[in-house]
This record gives sequence, structure tokens and C-alpha cells, in this order.
Amino acid sequence: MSEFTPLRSVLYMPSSNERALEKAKSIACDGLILDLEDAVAPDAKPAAREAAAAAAASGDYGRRTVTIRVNGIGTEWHDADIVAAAEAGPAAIVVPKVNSAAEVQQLVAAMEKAGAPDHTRLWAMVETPIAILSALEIAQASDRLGAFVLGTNDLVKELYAEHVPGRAPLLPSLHTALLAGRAAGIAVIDGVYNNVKDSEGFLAECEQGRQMGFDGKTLIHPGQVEGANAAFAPSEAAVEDAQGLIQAFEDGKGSGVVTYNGKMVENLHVESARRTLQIHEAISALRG
Ligand SMILES: CC(C)(COP(=O)(O)OP(=O)(O)OC[C@H]1O[C@@H](n2cnc3c(N)ncnc32)[C@H](O)[C@@H]1OP(=O)(O)O)[C@@H](O)C(=O)NCCC(=O)NCCSC(=O)C[C@H](O)C(=O)O
Ligand SMILES: [Mg+2]
Repeated sequence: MSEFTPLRSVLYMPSSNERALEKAKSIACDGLILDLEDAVAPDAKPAAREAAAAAAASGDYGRRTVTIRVNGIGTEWHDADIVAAAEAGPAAIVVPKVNSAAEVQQLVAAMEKAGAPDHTRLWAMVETPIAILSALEIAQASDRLGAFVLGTNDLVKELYAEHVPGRAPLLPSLHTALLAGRAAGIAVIDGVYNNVKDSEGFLAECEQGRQMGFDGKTLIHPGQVEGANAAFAPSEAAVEDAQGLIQAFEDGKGSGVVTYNGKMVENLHVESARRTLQIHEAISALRG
């Protein structure tokens, strides 16, 4: 069995929306973020907290990686959110606007004090200029940290930038978060695409995210799941290419370098091809 957990499609949903919580049990996303932050109005937060904790503890979401996004450090809801989420024991607690290694350590201490089980990781949202500039120290701050989640709406706001096709204003931030996440060996999940009616723009952004190296994309609508699942899975051609490349290298019988389809193949290419096959097998096992 593969140890790789696909995170191609990670769907946010307001925890105050009972219909969405129910619907999510049959949506083919790899992960769910039960939101208590931006998608929930202040008056609805206590009830949403209870609903998110009950959903995460229910076991009703099958193979999906279920997480809870709490309100940020310093808000009036944060402490109670952490306690409720830790007791529910989701796959991860997602914390918005994490800005330093000290905050990661403070969050881990709070999770552990509240009795979070070992399997509950911390996912840090990187969505402010200071978080991007401190990305490596945040990524390396604790073994509990399992992922960076990009918050591209907050980043655009804080940078006084604009949402444009191709995301040129965001690329330095996206690359910095990826570099830090890869250096620390954690997952890195891309930000959301706000226009749920624009499938062409959404698919282009998924393609860009995969090419950059993201593990998957956060989503806001069930209609975005299929596209993200396809974009972040190795294509049939990529799987065939990986198999052929590994075979060609093995046929080279210990030679350090061979060619496959006219291209140079060294051990590092074999490692990438093996990773492609590992991802493909993990995704195939979901269907099986
Ligand atoms: C964006 C939406 C408000 C659109 O909602 P709606 O108009 O109701 O959509 P539809 O009518 O097309 O919905 C069809 C059915 O699908 C269900 N649905 C919709 N969205 C979700 C969802 N996210 N999860 C599960 N189910 C969903 C509807 O209930 C309909 O079901 P049915 O009636 O049975 O047919 C809405 O999609 C929405 O609220 N999306 C999530 C918004 C959210 O969570 N935002 C916060 C996270 S984004 C963010 O903050 C990122 C970061 O911090 C940053 O800075 O970038
Ligand atoms: Mg945000």
C-alpha cells in the first residue's frame, strides 16, 4: 500500500452550511476544509464550531482528508476553536495567517494541551507578506506541521495587487512558499479560484499550479473538484513515459546515463519517474 496521500482537490465549505456538510460526503474531493473563519458570519460561529467538530469526529467522510479551519490567533473565537478541533481529532487543524515559527510552536502547544491526537497535523496558511518572507522558518518550526496552504485572496489584498490571469503579481510569493515547503518536506496546496462559473480560467490555473509543483489546489465549489483531480494526477502519457524511462534505465544495466525517447536519463530522472508512479498508484487505489 502507498503511503502517499493525494491532496489534489481540497474543498472549503462553511461549517455553518448543513446542506454543504451533508453533500460533501458524496463529493469526490481528496480533502475537506470545514471552515470556521471567513465563510462563517460572527453570529454563526459557535454553532458552526459544534457542527465542524461533530462532522470531523463522525467518520462519515470516508477516505477524504478532513480538516477544520479555525479562526486566527488573537481573534475572540480562536482558543475555543482550537480546543473543539483538537478534541474532534481531524486529519489537520488549518490555521489562517500564521506569521512566524513562534506562532507555529504556540499553536502546537495549544493543540497538545487540548489533547489533539498524534495524527492531527497543523496546516499553516501562508497569506501575508511577513509569512512569505518567513516561510522557511515557519515550515521548519515543528514536526506537527503537515502542509502550507496558500491564501491567495489575503495575499492579493495585503500586497495591494490584483487578481489577473497567469497570476504574475503572486508568482514570487507562490514560488517562495513552494521552496520553503519543499525544503521542509511538507505538502504545499495552492490557493482558490474565486470565479466558480469560469471553468476555462480555473483549469488554466490548475495546470499552472501543477507545473509549479503544488500538490493540489484548494477549492470553493463542488464544480471545481473534477478539474483539479484531473490536473493534479499524472496523465496516462506521463505514467507511460515514467514506466518506459525506468525500463530504459534498467536496460542500461548499471550505466549512469542512457537515453529514452531521445532524452538523457540519469538516476535523478528515475527518482522523479518513481514519484509519478507512486502518485498514480495512490490515486488508482482510491478508485479501487
Ligand atoms: C461560492 C458559493 C457561495 C456558491 O454557492 P451556491 O450559489 O449555493 O452554489 P450552487 O448553487 O452552485 O451550489 C450547488 C450545490 O453545491 C453545494 N455547495 C456549494 N458550495 C459547496 C461547498 N463549498 N462545499 C459543499 N457543497 C457545496 C450547494 O449547497 C448546492 O447543493 P444542493 O442544493 O444540494 O444542490 C459556495 O460554493 C460556497 O460557499 N463556497 C465556499 C466558500 C468558502 O468556504 N469560502 C472560504 C474559503 S476561501 C478562502 O478564504 C481562502 C483563503 O483564506 C484566501 O485568503 O484566499
Ligand atoms: Mg485568507
